Amino acid sequence: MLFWKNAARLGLIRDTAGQERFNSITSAYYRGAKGIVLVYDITKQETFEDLPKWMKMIDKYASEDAELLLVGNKLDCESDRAISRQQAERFASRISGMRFCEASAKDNFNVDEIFLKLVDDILSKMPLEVPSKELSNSVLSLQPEPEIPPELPPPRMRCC
Ligand SMILES: Nc1nc2c(ncn2[C@@H]2O[C@H](COP(=O)(O)OP(=O)(O)OP(=O)(O)O)[C@@H](O)[C@H]2O)c(=O)[nH]1
Repeated sequence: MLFWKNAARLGLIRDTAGQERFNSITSAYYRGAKGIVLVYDITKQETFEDLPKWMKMIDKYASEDAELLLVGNKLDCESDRAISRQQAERFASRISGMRFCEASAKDNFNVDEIFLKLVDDILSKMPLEVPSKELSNSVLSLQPEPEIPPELPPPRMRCC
């Protein structure tokens, strides 16, 4: 958890606010995102009904190749469940490339797995490119080290 908190602090992970009034800030968050996690609350119908609204934002602002993951949170509240797993699976299956899983932030269930899988999927899409500048630097560093002449003994102190 600490790792993800630090990643968020560094701006590698951003948490957008769910409220409408923050939509203008949120749109900026989508640009350049390599992966997007859409979280709804399995006990709250309205959070699931909001998903098409978030998908519209994603279609409008996010890159087409951003990884998409739908997460049903609060799995620890199974007795209050309002959205079935099947309903969410159906929603995700209609969106190209969208994965789905359920989690509990409270119990720390599937939290690491979600982010690790997302990072893995993002990295597997990235070409294994070494920027040419870095490459030339590494070639230079592979040159044999110049030979250092053996250290000369310090000049003897002359005494009177
Ligand atoms: N039982 C339970 N409660 C949770 C879980 N995750 C979050 N909560 C609670 O749900 C409430 C809302 O959590 P937030 O993290 O603020 O939700 P959010 O989606 O970021 O809300 P927005 O700021 O509107 O986007 C808080 O009271 C949390 O403590 C969970 O997995 N289980």
